[in-house]
Amino acid sequence: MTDVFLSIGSNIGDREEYLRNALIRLSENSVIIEKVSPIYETEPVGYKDQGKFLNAVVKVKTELKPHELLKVVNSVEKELKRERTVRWGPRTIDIDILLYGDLVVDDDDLKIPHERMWERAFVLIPLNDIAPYMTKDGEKLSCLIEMLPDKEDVKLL
Ligand SMILES: Nc1nc2nc(S)n(CCO)c2c(=O)[nH]1
Repeated sequence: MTDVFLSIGSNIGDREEYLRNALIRLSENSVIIEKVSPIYETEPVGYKDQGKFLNAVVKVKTELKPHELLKVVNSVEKELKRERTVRWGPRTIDIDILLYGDLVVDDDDLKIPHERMWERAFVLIPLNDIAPYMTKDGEKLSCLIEMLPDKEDVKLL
């Protein structure tokens, strides 16, 4: 089994229900949910002209290989009607693989660690809630968060 961290987000419809549903469907597909962070309401990053997100970070265990896990993630997003219309636009559910053990993957369809995770307050703040021991290049998550300009845009639901 490998420890994996996922970021989940939704900014359309019943956002909390979509997050809940995503976890249920992951758990039905060889993904064991270990820890779920508190849920945060967050200002959209990137494409600003859209609704606020609800975000959380989840620690899971799985025997799925990275690309098998990606297939499960993509199928859960599809089942929950994620329409990939505008690339950075609104979505019912978004599931990003942040970390897969200590593995590094650099493929066209999958990059682990997630390329933008260390600069995203909507990822690092909930990640710190469930893995405060984690460091990046010796730096504690709480220190990385302090340096993020948009950390105030992440508010506990
Ligand atoms: N606050 C916030 N902004 C975002 N921009 C994108 S794209 N996404 C989707 C995740 O890559 C988000 C998100 O989940 N939360």
